[in-house]
Amino acid sequence: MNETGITFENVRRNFRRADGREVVAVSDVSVEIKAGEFVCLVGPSGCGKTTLLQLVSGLLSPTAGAITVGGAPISGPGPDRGFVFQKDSVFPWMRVIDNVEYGLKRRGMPHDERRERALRYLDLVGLSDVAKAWPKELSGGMLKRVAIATVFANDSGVLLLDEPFGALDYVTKRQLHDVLLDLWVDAGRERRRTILFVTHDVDEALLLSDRILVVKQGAMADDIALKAERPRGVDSLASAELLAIKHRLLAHLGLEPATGSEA
Ligand SMILES: Nc1ncnc2c1ncn2[C@@H]1O[C@H](COP(=O)(O)OP(=O)(O)OP(=O)(O)O)[C@@H](O)[C@H]1O
Repeated sequence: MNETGITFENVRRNFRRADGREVVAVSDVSVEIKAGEFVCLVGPSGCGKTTLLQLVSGLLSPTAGAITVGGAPISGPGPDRGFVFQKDSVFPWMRVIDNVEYGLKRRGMPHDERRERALRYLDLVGLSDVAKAWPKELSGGMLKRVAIATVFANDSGVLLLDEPFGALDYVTKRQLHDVLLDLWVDAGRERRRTILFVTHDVDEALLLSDRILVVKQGAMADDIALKAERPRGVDSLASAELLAIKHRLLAHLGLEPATGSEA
């Protein structure tokens, strides 16, 4: 196991609701994610996807079981794991460039070095022009680009992305898929980052991932490896492999009759 592999061992997480009822958000998850893998988590609403990501982020701790990153147990949030949530990923009171630099500044990176780095990532996501703008001047898609630039600039080995593009229009979403994949592949980097990406969009999972984990009622219901070549596009989605996986996912989501392959 190298620095960015993630293991879940019999992980359970309960919550107590305001009415006193106990909810099992994650019931008994054991799974190993390899360093550099792009893994999508798919499953019905409320099945525990966000909870799994928050457990890896260190914002939540498991009720039982253990999670390790690079073999080390998680003891809270850390710069080795970056996250982008669906909402509120950008500080509205900081200019775009200061948002991208924020984590680097906190880690003590000298001004010129962090500015150069932040500008490089803003350039990679196509936002050099608005480096000095305030977030409120940007569109939803541009704000997501800022969040993506920020999380990549921080150089975390593990990225946790919780429906980052859920609210975006189709065109912007497809453009951001390319941005994200380019940054993930990042030719200048020795090792790929490990990505855990939550999505409700089955096509998005098929276009992006090496592996899809299906979560149902807090447990792993399926683990699907994707072999389709990259880059993937509409034609890939129509390939026999991805089409079969799509049917399998739709059956898991209750949108098509079970085929037996998704058991
Ligand atoms: N802080 C909390 N307090 C109480 N219950 C919670 C809390 N966070 C999550 N839950 C419950 O845990 C379960 C799993 O929630 P989670 O947000 O992980 O699901 P999800 O798969 O990400 O859902 P969605 O796809 O709708 O975002 C749900 O029943 C939810 O109500």
